Amino acid sequence: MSTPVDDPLGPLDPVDPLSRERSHLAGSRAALRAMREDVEALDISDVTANWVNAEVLAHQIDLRIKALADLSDTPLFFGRLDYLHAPGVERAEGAEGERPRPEAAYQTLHIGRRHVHDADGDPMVIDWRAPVSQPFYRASKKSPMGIALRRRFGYTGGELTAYEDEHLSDPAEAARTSKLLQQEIERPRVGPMRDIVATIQPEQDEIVRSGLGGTVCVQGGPGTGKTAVGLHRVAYLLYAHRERLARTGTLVIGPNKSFLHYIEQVLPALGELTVRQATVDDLVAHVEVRGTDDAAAAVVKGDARMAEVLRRAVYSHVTMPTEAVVVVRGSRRWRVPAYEVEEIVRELLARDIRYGAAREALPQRIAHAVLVQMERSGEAPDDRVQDAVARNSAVKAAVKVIWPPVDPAKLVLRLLSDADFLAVHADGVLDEDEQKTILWAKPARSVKSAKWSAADAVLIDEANDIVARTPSLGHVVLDEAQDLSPMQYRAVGRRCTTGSATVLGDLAQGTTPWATRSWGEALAHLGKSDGVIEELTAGFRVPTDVITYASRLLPHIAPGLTPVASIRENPGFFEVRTASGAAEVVAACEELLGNEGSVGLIAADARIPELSAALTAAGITCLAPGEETTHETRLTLVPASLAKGLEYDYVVLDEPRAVVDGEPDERTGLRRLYVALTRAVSGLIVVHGAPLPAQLGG
Ligand SMILES: Nc1ncnc2c1ncn2[C@@H]1O[C@H](COP(=O)(O)OP(=O)(O)OP(=O)(O)O)[C@@H](O)[C@H]1O
Repeated sequence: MSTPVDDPLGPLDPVDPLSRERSHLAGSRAALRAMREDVEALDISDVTANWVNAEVLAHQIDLRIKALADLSDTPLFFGRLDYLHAPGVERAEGAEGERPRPEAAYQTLHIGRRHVHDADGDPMVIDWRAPVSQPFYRASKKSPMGIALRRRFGYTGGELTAYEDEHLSDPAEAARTSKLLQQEIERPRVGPMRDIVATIQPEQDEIVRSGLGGTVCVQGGPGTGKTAVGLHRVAYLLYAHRERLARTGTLVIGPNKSFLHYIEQVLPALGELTVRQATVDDLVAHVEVRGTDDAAAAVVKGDARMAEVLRRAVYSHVTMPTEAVVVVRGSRRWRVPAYEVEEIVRELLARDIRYGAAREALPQRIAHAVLVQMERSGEAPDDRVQDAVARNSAVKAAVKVIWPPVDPAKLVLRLLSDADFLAVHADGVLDEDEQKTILWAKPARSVKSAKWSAADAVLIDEANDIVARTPSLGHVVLDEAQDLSPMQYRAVGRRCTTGSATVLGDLAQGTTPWATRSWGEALAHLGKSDGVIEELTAGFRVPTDVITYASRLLPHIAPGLTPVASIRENPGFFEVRTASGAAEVVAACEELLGNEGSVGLIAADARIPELSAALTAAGITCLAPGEETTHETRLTLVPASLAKGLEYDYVVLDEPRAVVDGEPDERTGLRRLYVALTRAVSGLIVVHGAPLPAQLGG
């Protein structure tokens, strides 16, 4: 489907553009191979003084070799920019701390997933994240950004087979939508999530390239590319601030293991191998979670007011001294009177430091008071004396009484087991009913034997942070954020206090009883009230007919949200069928398996065993969510509770009524249904025996 164009290098060159691009591809491949061989040939035996250094260096080299791999199914470049004039130095490539490269001198640049240079150091492929690459994503006929030609490449099975040109600075050429972009969006989905680096859209690019300093929150309906944008933003930030983020670390948070598994290959495909992925539960795994809360208890435990209850409970351990501290050294006794110790304690309480840090400072402060007395009496004690006094048994004994150590898990255990203890610290914060709701019916005996719930683990994490500061990362991406409780937002927020965050979510897909009502509130809980809220409304996944059907639910589940506008040209396939049993559901799956791509059978969690048995009886193998689809096994049986964030080419949605009824209240049920209805890329069959929820009607 190549669009023949004038060769930009002029009529002197007789070779056709496609073969010249192919030869540039072959040249780039060879150059990348040479770069990898250079790293592989590095001899580190002379430069490493000891084996620890050698191990560290060997590991770094190993990562570099992996990052330089040439993956046969991912094209080395996907675009090209011809600048009208060589771009200025301000657009020159060069990550923080790296040697600036001389791209500014080149007018024609090939854009790809990573930087490739030839033996002379001349660039063959420019990293998509470099400033010089930005016009590839942002330039338009209206604002050509100094670009004469933007070329997109099409690949078939790793071979460069097509190209498409836009002469952005040519007023005679009309703007048109890219066929290659459309093809990329329509490509069947098999296997894990892919990167979108060749087709990032301008409004997505703005979020991807927003600075490391600020927090960005993205509200976007199903399939608007939130996850993709979040992952690409990490890749961008790692490029632009490599050294800083290597020190401070980055983290991607997703809702569950199957989701993380689904997205785990995107960053490595972009050459980024060091980003940690976790669920919120993983972050707060201080205790083994074996219990569950009913919704009412979980709502109170997840409420931000719990932070105040915990703070009070922790600090209730501090008691004002009633006796002087008497230190005996040699033949002399030094006495710090109770009122002076109290002054020290009050001063420590007023300071913005953690409970544990203040506890460590207290003996030094008491020792300092002793030192002042020593100096007054003519002695000249030094720091060693102060340390010795701080370790004196009388000082230690006093500190133990005044500012005892607090074990966060034991503290939470007591709050949830001891009604009187809770009543004292929750007074004026939680009402009596709320207190009753969170108290365990059977008090636990020990931290080990307690049946901790996920919400309890978050409380322990909060208490932990009151005692000792949680280390902060450089950047955190929080996906499917709408399901987090305020206390969970706090847990994430304290992991990026000195860094920034990308918060991604859709208020209409919130299915927890504490689901986010407004992004402003969420950002406040996260400690990032100055975060910028952006909205994405162009849909890359769901076909028009399907998203229009699903959007009928919006007024009932999230009034005021803009419906997604599908940009897929393929209208997709959509059908609602009545059926009397599982056999018809299986038949719908078989029918859809006749197409290319993945198929998901989504059903209420309670119906999974019956459908699983029916599939087995029909001799159809199926996967669980997160397991990788292959060309042989393409059907996944998805409990509605795990469908969030996932997508399949074709979806059979079993019994919408049961999906709604599987949730504690109707609004949550309808939101769950909205999630289930919006997983399909190319086609959806809804199969139902029971009447459909009225909100879907007409
Ligand atoms: N610019 C793009 N070019 C091509 N494909 C895209 C683009 N943006 C998003 N997509 C594709 O659209 C699909 C949906 O993207 P993604 O999963 O990131 O959406 P989401 O907003 O997180 O959806 P959900 O709310 O359902 O979790 C993915 O297959 C993604 O690769």
